[in-house]
Amino acid sequence: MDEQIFQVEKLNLYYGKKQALINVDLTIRKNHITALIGPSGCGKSTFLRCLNRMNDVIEGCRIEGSIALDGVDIYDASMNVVDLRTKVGMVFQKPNPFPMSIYDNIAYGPRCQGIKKRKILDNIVAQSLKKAALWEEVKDRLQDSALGMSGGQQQRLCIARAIAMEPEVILMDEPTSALDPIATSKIEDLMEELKKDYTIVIVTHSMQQASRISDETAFFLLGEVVEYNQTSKLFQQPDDKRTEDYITGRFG
Ligand SMILES: Nc1ncnc2c1ncn2[C@@H]1O[C@H](COP(=O)(O)OP(=O)(O)OP(=O)(O)O)[C@@H](O)[C@H]1O
Repeated sequence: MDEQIFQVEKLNLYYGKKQALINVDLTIRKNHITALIGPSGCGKSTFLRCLNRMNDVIEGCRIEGSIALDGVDIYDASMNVVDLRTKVGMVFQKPNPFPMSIYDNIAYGPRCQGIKKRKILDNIVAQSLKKAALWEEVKDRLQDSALGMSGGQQQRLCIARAIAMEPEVILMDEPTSALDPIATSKIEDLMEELKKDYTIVIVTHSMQQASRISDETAFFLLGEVVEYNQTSKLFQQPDDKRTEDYITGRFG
């Protein structure tokens, strides 16, 4: 159960001359929830984006070091980035459903992969919505526009859309920061459920959220990982004075 899925070694990332990640070493465990915390601008989102090469599209962005997924270097020239992003899906801060029906939002990715049979697509849509705890709420209006859903429902739809691609990992960049407490709580419950099947890495500004839902937490500061520990240990007995100062609200 404690298998590693990502192994990050000596990762340095530069935006032009500015170094945004410094010597990051991190092992992410399979079927765990890993939280990335730290003050604004410390590199959490940058690090998250490295895990499915979303930084590739940023001009002037350069990385050193290595990231292995299931033992394979994802920055190797032979890596197919489309396949990588199928394996490592992403959910963003602001729910971003496509302007189309609920059904078509979920079927979009599988259709792009060449799945055309209605029965198969129906099944993928139903299963994905069930896994994202949204099926009961939308099963009678699958042809309605996704844009008519509440923010919390839209975010669960985005999670369902990621699930439809059968990923191994789901990256989440502050997935609940635009949601109210009830919708947030639903997503947190959902994450707990999803980790049985997927590995989740989440950037969060909420230390309460990190301590409620994650198994491991990495504390970033100025591009470095200051501490990476079991979440309970990091919040109760941090090893580093800077972690303690941050979690007790002395800065950030
Ligand atoms: N596309 C970019 N081009 C240049 N610099 C960038 C780019 N994206 C981020 N940075 C810089 O890299 C550093 C890390 O940013 P990043 O967004 O990863 O931090 P963060 O910890 O996720 O912040 P926040 O919590 O505010 O989202 C910051 O100094 C930021 O200004």
